[in-house]
Amino acid sequence: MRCIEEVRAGLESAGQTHALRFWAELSAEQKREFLGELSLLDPEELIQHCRAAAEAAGRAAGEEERLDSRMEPVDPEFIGSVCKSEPETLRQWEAEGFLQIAVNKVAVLLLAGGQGTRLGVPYPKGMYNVGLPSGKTLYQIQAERIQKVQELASEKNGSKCTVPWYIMTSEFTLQPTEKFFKENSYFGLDPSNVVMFEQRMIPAVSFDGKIILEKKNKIAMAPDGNGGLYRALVDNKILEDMERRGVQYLHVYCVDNILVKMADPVFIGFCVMKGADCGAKVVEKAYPAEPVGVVCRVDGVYQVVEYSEVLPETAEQRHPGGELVYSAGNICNHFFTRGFLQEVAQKFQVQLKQHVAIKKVPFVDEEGNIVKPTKPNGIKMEKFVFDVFQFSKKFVAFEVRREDEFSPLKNADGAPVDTPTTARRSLLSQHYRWAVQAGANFLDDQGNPIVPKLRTAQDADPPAVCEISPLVSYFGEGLEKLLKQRNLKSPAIVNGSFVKNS
Ligand SMILES: CC(=O)N[C@H]1[C@@H](OP(=O)(O)OP(=O)(O)OC[C@H]2O[C@@H](n3ccc(=O)[nH]c3=O)[C@H](O)[C@@H]2O)O[C@H](CO)[C@@H](O)[C@@H]1O
Repeated sequence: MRCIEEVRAGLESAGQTHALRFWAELSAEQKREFLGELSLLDPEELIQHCRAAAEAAGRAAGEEERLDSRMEPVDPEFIGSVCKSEPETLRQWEAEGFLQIAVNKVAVLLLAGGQGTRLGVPYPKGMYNVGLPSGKTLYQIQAERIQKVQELASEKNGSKCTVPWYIMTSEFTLQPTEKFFKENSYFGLDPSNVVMFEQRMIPAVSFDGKIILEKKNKIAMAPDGNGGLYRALVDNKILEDMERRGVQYLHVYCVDNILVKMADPVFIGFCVMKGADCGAKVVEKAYPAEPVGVVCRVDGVYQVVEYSEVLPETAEQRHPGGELVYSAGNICNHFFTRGFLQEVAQKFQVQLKQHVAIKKVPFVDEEGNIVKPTKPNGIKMEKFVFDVFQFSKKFVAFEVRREDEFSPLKNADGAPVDTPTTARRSLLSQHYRWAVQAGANFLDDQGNPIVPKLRTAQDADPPAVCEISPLVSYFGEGLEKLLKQRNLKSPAIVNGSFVKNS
């Protein structure tokens, strides 16, 4: 920790001495804490950060550069597809993926540093329970999928293997996440294979380029976006850890997709067999204004253009057959080789674009009162995880079925989409389909058969409730021996050889 004189001099050089205007009023304990926080700010970086934010605020007021005219869709040659490929091809990709997992070359990396403001819970999103019959949280589901994929890869290739789980957290999520994992005995995983690390926080800045004080002794800080990953990998020596473990391929994903296929062997196998260094899973966009980024090319280079960055007329463009031109919806599931991540971390990380978000940031006024602004007053700068696609030498996209792989939890119940209800429904619909395909019959309360229905409307619950533990089946496999010609009373939970009926 630096001394107060040093910190004051640094703030002075950055034009930010207002941060210390309540210093004399603080208790010894508050001074110590605040000094700790201020010591982490590098004066040179602070100058650049505040300048960039103020410039961005000027631009955001009007003349943000538009990408629309420079966009082109992904070249079909670079897209693999679960829906359009032959079963034999899919089987080959899957076998390759399982092989790489079996020889310990695959790890998963969870982006879990976000604040989940839209969902509105005061704890990390991964701890959320969407109301499944088992009461499992997103973290537990993910942990169990890792266990199962390890088990399947080991069985298929005859060698015991590990898929390390890297979890990027932030100041907001590290402690509660660690505590939650400890309290739940890491959901059966070996703690030495669960590596949590923290991304950086950066100050929120006012429109005139001044850092915002949230309290008399605290700067308003926010995580540096999920693209903060690349810096955090270096800060926390995570690439070295991967190298030590022999990890070559990473599946990076975001916390809120209840259907995420952790270390998906088909996706990994596809990317490896194509010789890709970087890849993105996509789903066909549901409708032009759907709030997902689109994977496309800009000036010939691959990137994701966020939903907020394109004009409605671009999003609405269609091919003569009626399909959307920009239909490759980003589901925040990425493939990277470790070599690519190393290159990005060493050479390109500093070049990553800063995305600007204009927000309402609570602040302390001249008199020391905490004010909750009614209008936006601050700028938060964020880097995005996919902004490294441009540095890839071989980029591929992989299209998957939405109903099988994408149902994100973004909003609280009451919102029209992406809520706990829609996430729960997606998972239970998938498990119901798997159970029926495996030969299960469902009965209602009175013991009468429920007519099977494999396709239900998106906003309708499945005809019967059946939750299948990921420890039993990773993606619908292996269920026949348990469920064929079994009569199950809804709601049912399939847990190992044990089927619990209501
Ligand atoms: C920038 C980005 O990836 N955008 C994608 C993200 O949008 P979306 O706007 O939903 O992105 P979120 O803010 O939810 O962040 C995605 C993930 O990144 C994590 N996170 C976020 C901020 C941060 O500083 N640190 C951090 O780790 C979150 O915890 C989450 O797991 O998911 C959508 C699909 O669901 C995609 O269509 C968007 O293209």
